[in-house]
Amino acid sequence: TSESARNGGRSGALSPPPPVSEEIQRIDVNPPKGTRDFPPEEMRLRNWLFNNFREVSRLFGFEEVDYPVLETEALFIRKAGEEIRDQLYCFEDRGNRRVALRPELTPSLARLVIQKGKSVSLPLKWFAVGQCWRYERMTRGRRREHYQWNMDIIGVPEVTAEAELISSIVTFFKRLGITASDVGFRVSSRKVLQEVLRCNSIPENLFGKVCIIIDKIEKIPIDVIRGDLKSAGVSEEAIEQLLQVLSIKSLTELEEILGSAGEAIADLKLLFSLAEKFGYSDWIQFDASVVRGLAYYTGIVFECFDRDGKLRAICGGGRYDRLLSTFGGDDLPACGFGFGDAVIVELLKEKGLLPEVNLQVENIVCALDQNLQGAAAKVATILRGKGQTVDLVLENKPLKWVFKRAARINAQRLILVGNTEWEKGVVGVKILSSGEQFEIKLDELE
Ligand SMILES: OCc1cccc(Br)n1
Repeated sequence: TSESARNGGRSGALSPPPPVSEEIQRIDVNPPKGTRDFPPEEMRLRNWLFNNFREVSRLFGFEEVDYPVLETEALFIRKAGEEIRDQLYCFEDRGNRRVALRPELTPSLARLVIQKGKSVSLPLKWFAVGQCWRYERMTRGRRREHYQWNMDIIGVPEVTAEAELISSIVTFFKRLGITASDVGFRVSSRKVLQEVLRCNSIPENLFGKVCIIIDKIEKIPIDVIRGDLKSAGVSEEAIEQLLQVLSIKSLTELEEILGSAGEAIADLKLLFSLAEKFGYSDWIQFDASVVRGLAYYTGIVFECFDRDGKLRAICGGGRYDRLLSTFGGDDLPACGFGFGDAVIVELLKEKGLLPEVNLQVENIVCALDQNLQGAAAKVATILRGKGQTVDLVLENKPLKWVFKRAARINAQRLILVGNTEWEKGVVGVKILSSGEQFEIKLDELE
């Protein structure tokens, strides 16, 4: 009865009316704050950029590696007051483990090198392109994720390793049309600071913290820097010597102050002479104020900047010979760099160097009758088997629609499967750029 139908077929006691379909709340279709989607056009640009990262890494004989984006939090807990620590994207998982989304790739590399131990022969030349995370208060509206290209050389104590890494970045820039007039590398060595601290008998364990404070020298007032250094336990005299050393802009002047016996001078002189041999002298300059914001650097440090001064650092890196022992491993000489995927795109836009990365399909295949859909699938499969890209029209669409789609996907050829032709064992071909059209036998398709 209508009543029983209303009650879901149950007659007798009145059951409550069926619930009114609850209003389905539309979800927020935007990605989480600070993160990006990569729809096709953006993904083509990203793939173009990453393919250049990978091609340069291949040219330099580096092997690709990767690690989990999720790591134990302990891997990134350093006591030097780094920004990367303050913004760690960390949480407790369902197993009550403290974990973190990696803010950088180098600690994961160190972990894997220790794990591999003696089973890998040195030097290691590894590269990775991986997404890195930070949890920053969105008040600054900055991104919370970016992709970083890293190249690292493990097991080479000489500065030839740093010179090689800088050469790989220069090679990358040249591939994109960026020149030494667009960007430059500021190069220094943390051994300069180390020698000043040693001369003033400042304990070694303050080194990382002092570097992190000094790295902020361009961003916060000098008196705050002095105050932070003093609170960290650096004497007034040492502070003044540090600040004086940081203003040095030439190796000659540095040698006058530090003397020619120290490792800092030797490393930097060798790096600049190697730069000559690699052919990138125009790209680099000594600048004692370069410190970098990661506590674990121990030697040469460098960062790449845009000469117009409009952008943040494009990439940066350096030597980190003590990182493995902070994880309980045996120290190995190591150096590397990180190259983010965002600033470089801003630079390419500034320089009008963004490439046109359009979708390109060689063929669009279409059945002229619904009963030929199988035949069209066969044609598409034959072409794909020959390495041809094919967009197969999957529905019964008017030719006008097919031509519109062919234009949108930049198809080079339209392959039409019609009854008369199919019975003759041929298909129709239209070259879309010229309008030329002809028939071709199936087995001659290529
Ligand atoms: O370069 C610092 C950094 C680390 C992780 C994510 C983002 Br966005 N930026």
